[in-house]
Amino acid sequence: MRIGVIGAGAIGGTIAALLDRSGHDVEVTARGEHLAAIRSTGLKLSGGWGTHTAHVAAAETLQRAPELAFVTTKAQDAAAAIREHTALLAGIPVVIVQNGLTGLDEASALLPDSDCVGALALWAASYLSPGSVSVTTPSTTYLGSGDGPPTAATLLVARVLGAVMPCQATDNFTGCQWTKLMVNQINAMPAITGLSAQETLADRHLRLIVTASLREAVRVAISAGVHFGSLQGLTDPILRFVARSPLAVAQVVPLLMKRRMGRTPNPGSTLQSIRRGQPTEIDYLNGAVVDQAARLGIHAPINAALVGLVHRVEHTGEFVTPAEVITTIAPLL
Ligand SMILES: NC(=O)C1=CN([C@@H]2O[C@H](COP(=O)(O)OP(=O)(O)OC[C@H]3O[C@@H](n4cnc5c(N)ncnc54)[C@H](OP(=O)(O)O)[C@@H]3O)[C@@H](O)[C@H]2O)C=CC1
Ligand SMILES: CC(C)(CO)C(=O)C(=O)O
Repeated sequence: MRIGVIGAGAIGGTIAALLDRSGHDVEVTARGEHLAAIRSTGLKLSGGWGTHTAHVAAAETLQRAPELAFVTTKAQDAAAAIREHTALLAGIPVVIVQNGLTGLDEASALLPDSDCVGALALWAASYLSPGSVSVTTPSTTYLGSGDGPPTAATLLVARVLGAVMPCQATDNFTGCQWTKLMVNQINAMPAITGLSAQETLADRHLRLIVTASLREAVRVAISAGVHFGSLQGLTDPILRFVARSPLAVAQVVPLLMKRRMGRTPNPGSTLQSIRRGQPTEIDYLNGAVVDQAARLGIHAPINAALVGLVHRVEHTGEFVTPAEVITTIAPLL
C-alpha cells in the first residue's frame, strides 16, 4: 500500500519504519538535518520492536498521493501540516496520532472529504538523533473515530497498522482520549526537571505531585461528565477510585504506569521537545485540564502550576530542581 507519514519524528518515524519493514511503499516528510540523514543513510529504527533501516522516500512535504496517511506532528503543528497536504489527503483515510483532546476533531474539520481516524499511542518512542528513532516501551495503539462502532476506515487502519504493532479499535474514542490525557499527566515532570519519567515517578515527593495533578485532572473530567475509555487496564472505575482516594493510596496508579514503562529511560514526548529547543505540547496536556476546569468555573491549580513550570523551562532553557518543584507545588496539595 502507498502510505504517507507527515511528520516522521519519534512516533511517525517508528510507524514509517515498521510499515516499510512489512513491505509497504512508504513516503515520509521531515525537515533539516533529520531529512538529510533519512535521505543519505535511511530512517533507522531501534528498541523494543527491533531494528530496521528504512530507505524511504523523504521530502519536506509528500510528493505523491498516498492511499493511507498518518499525521504524526505535535498537536500545535498539526493544522499547518494538514493544510500543506489538503489536496493529497482528500478522499483517503487519514490517521491522526496525537495526544490531547482536539487532534481528531481539528483534522476532521480541515479534511471534510477524508475518513479521519484517531490514534492513541500507549507506546513510547524517542528521537535519538537525525535519522534515528527508538522504541523505549512497546505497547498498544488504540484507534477510533468518535463514539460508536469502528468505521470502515478504523478497521482498515487496525488491519494495516495492526500487522506491525498491537492495535485495538475502541467505540469510546472520546473517553479514551480523556484516559490518555490522564496517562500524559506523567509528561510534565520530566519536562520540568530533565529527568526520565521513571526517575520522576521513583521520587516519592515528585510522585505525590504527579498523583495530585492526576487526581485533580480526573476530578475535572468527572465534573465535565466524562466516561473514561479503557486503555491498557486503566478504566473508568480505577480513575474514579483515584478521584476519591488520598494521595498515599492514589499513587498506586502512577506506580503502575512506571512499572509498565519498563527500565529503558522514557523522557516522554514533552521533554524531547524541550531538549530540541522546540515549543512543547503542554497547553494541550495539563493545559487542556486547566481550560476544561475554567469552562466549568472550577480551578485546577496543580495542573496550572505544572503548565507554568514547563513554559518557564521552555523560555529559560534551564531545568528546575526537584527541590524547587516540591517547594513550589507542595502548598497546593
Ligand atoms: N514520543 C512518544 O513517546 C509519544 C508521542 N505521542 C504523541 O504523538 C505525537 C507526535 O509526537 P512525537 O513523535 O514524539 O513528536 P516529534 O517532535 O518527535 O515529531 C513530530 C515531527 O513533526 C514534524 N513537524 C512539525 N511541524 C510540521 C509540519 N508543519 N509539517 C510536517 N512536519 C512537521 C517535526 O519536525 P521538526 O522537528 O522539523 O519541527 C517532527 O519531526 C504528539 O502528539 C505526541 O504527544 C504519543 C505517545 C507517545
Ligand atoms: C505514552 C507516553 C506517556 C509515552 O511516554 C506519551 O504519550 C508521551 O510521551 O507523550
